[in-house]
Amino acid sequence: MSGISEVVEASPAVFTQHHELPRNPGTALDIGWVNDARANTSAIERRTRTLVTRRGPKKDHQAAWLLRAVACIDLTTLSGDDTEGRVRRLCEKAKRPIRADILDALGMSDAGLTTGAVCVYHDMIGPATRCLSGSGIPVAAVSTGFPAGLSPLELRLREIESSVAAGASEIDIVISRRHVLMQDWDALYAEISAFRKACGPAHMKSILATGELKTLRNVYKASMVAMMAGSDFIKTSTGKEAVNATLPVSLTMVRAIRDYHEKTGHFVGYKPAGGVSSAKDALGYLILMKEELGRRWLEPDLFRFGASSLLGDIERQLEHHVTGAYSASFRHPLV
Ligand SMILES: O=C[C@H](O)COP(=O)(O)O
Repeated sequence: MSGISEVVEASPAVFTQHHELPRNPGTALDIGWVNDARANTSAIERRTRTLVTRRGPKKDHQAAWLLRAVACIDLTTLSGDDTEGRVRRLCEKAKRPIRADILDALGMSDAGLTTGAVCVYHDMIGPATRCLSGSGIPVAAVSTGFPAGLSPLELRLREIESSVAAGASEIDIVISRRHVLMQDWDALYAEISAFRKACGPAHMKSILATGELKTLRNVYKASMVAMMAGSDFIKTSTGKEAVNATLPVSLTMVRAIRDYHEKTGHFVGYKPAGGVSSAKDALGYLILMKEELGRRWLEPDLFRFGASSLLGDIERQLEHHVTGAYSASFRHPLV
């Protein structure tokens, strides 16, 4: 088991929050670039199938990758029946995401492992910031009429400002899907630019709700406009659409991030969210990021999972790695 810390240590500053990269300042809206976008759905689906089956890490490497996945989780609760108690329990889990005996066995007790953030609705920002105070773990708030984004623009802007004032340092906004479906890129750009301005110092993750955008070409175009409008991250889904994060959508979005980076030099992060619930799923996304964007995009300032239950399965798999036996899922509660 001594190999784990070596594998993890081989990566610089594994579990720290990097924020030294300049934020994406955005660009002018380049309609020509947006309209030139193409997405070959069958090639994208083929690539995601082979990517995941051929290149999975094994044994100590797999455990090290799972610890990395933990560091990139936005540990999320977005339920109508959320309470302060549930949010406090979630925050405690964010501070100590893997059971002490498992971390001990992995030789990782002193690594300072935490999740990437805790993600809640506006009303739960207070309890979350109080519980996470001094931990260095940011609070992310979903905003702008989440999940549908259909409240008046003025209210959506005020909602962002209120959440930043309440202590959220990350804001997950939702876009108006109709702007994409109508191909109204000016309107989408104006909306996201206004959101970014309202965020001020808080980092903005733009949720595209890809399950409602009809085509991968639309997903690529919306990703590009969201980056041009100054998003710090682009994110797939709210977790409330009928189809949430998938690997083909993710490949489309990370290629947009790569194209944008190649053309402008700006870094934009990626957050698959919704339905990512198993350690195996998480490994698939990490492989995709490493293969398509490279090692730098595996740090929490450029990659997050939006997930409510993923951490439980990762802990269970890590326990299996150290003991050789699987325990029941209920032994890995999150809240
Ligand atoms: O952004 C996070 C999602 O709402 C979480 O979705 P999930 O409950 O399917 O993990």
